[in-house]
Amino acid sequence: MTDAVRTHGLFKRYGRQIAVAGVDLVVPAGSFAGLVGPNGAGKTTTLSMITALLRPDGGSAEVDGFHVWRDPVEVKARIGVLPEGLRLFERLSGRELLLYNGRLRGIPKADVEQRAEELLTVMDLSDAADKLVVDYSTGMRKKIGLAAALLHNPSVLFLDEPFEGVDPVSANTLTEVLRRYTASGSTVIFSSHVMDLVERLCDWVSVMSAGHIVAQGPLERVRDGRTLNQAFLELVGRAPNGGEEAGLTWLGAKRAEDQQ
Ligand SMILES: Nc1ncnc2c1ncn2[C@@H]1O[C@H](COP(=O)(O)OP(=O)(O)OP(=O)(O)O)[C@@H](O)[C@H]1O
Repeated sequence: MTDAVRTHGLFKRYGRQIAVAGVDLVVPAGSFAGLVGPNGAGKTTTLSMITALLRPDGGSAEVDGFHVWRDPVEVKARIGVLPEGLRLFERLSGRELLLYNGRLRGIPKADVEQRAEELLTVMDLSDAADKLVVDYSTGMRKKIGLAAALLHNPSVLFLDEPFEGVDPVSANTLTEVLRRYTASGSTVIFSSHVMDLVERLCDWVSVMSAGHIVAQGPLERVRDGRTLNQAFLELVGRAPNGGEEAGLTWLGAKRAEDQQ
């Protein structure tokens, strides 16, 4: 089976800063894949290049076997994207936003209307469907963004921090929707800092650090008998540090003295 995503030596530099230093990312089709790494590791930059939002300086990326920069139309038809810092049409209502997105994707009107209603219900946004997006909360924005990304039934879904700002009940709903989606053979790739969540949801993990992939494969293989959090800390080379070695001896010192 063709991998859902495969990159070869993907590279991006911002001035002197190398953000992505030759990444070979692989995600098998049908995976629920997590892309993890410390702040600044290059996750967003990598996802932006794979989803044709950012042109790489070197290397290549394929989605479902299609070259992202040679066949951008084929690729864009196959993917759904919930990017970081999602920009939405603020003066549309949630329902209008979905209908507009569906029409842009060329889905027949009756189908868009039916899918939009179903997604609004599943995302628990029916009561807010006629509210303007500008008045949505952070979590509601994530949910309407995810609904818009799912509307055309993409084969590969890219999500940058999809659970950030989402309450536990809604997170559960999103999880169920995504599980159902991957069970049908579609692929989800999401970036997250929440290791418990990645461990619970994902069957495939790619770990990035300083622009490189430092581990990649089935979750069990990457964990290798450890929790994902332990594996992560060992892989990215940051041992837990109480703060003393980094200074900060003044922090809380006065209150500690008072207690003695
Ligand atoms: N537009 C930009 N201009 C300059 N430097 C950038 C730009 N975007 C990203 N970078 C740099 O590239 C590196 C990788 O950033 P990126 O946003 O891809 O990391 P990330 O893994 O997504 O981080 P986080 O977990 O904090 O979201 C960082 O050093 C960042 O400062």
